[in-house]
Amino acid sequence: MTAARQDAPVTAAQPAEGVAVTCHRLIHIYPTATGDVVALSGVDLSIAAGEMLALVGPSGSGKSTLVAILGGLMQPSAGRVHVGDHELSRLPAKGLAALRGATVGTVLQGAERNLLPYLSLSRNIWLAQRAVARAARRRLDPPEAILELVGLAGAGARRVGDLTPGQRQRAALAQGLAAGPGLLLVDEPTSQLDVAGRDEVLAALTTVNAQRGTTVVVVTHDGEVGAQLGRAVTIRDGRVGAEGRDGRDFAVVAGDGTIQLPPETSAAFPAGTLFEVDHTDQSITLRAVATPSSRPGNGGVTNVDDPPDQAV
Ligand SMILES: Nc1ncnc2c1ncn2[C@@H]1O[C@H](COP(=O)(O)OP(=O)(O)OP(=O)(O)O)[C@@H](O)[C@H]1O
Repeated sequence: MTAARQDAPVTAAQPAEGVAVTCHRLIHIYPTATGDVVALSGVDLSIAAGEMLALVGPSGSGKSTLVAILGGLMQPSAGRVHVGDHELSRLPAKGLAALRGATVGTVLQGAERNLLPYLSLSRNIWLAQRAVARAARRRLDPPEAILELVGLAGAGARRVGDLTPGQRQRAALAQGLAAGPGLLLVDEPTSQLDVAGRDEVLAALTTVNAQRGTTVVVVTHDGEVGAQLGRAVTIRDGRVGAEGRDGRDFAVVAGDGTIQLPPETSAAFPAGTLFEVDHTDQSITLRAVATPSSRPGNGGVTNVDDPPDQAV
């Protein structure tokens, strides 16, 4: 393979603009030797083309599973998921592979996992571009331009080991952007970084989004990342539990009409609590009239005559 061939621009099949994402009652179950694990239990989510969004939530709530499905790494057990024009649960393996190459870029947690340490950054990106070049229809940016986009102009000849942790993470972003995806999925890009490194990564993501229109989804435990991206969707128990927008927190109505109570109310209103529901055009009032009891023989409900009379 000559140097001239390696530097030649390569091409991919998909447009570079951001793509929209929709999930409708998405369910995912992992079969295991000890029984099935329900990782997603009905995710309803719409992400506009060109939007930036954080996925937050406790460990084990289903964030990585959702990202793996959006990234075409596996298919959901049930429900529908669209990425751009593609309905992923209907795509055959070949279609999913093409999606992974050109429509969706995934950056795994741990920058080093995305990059080959013995190659320069330019060569890493070039190799990722070659992997999708078979479906060639349009020119891709040269690796140097992608590095510039993430704030690493002139770093093409450097290797992973020469970089600071923040630079390494941005190099991983560049790798995910190699084929000009319409959707960039990034898993925990700031977990190993100090505040300066985190801000550089956020600046890089914002630049990518502003200049390319790329839809950006970031899995994070860092509330500040969610705040800066403007929209933070909380995944809780395998579904969308809440959403934060521009500093305000909201409950979200799921496709089946359910709303998750905030976790801090769980102790006061355990599963099985009965509520009276009053609503107007603008509000819903839930008034607890009975809480479940461990007392046998009463169908699991007590206190009907002695209601806690608490509204949420
Ligand atoms: N390959 C697997 N096989 C079986 N169960 C799995 C598998 N991957 C994840 N799970 C389970 O599915 C549920 C959701 O896991 P997932 O990794 O998607 O959550 P998460 O929110 O990304 O967690 P974290 O923040 O710790 O990465 C958990 O109960 C987890 O133990």
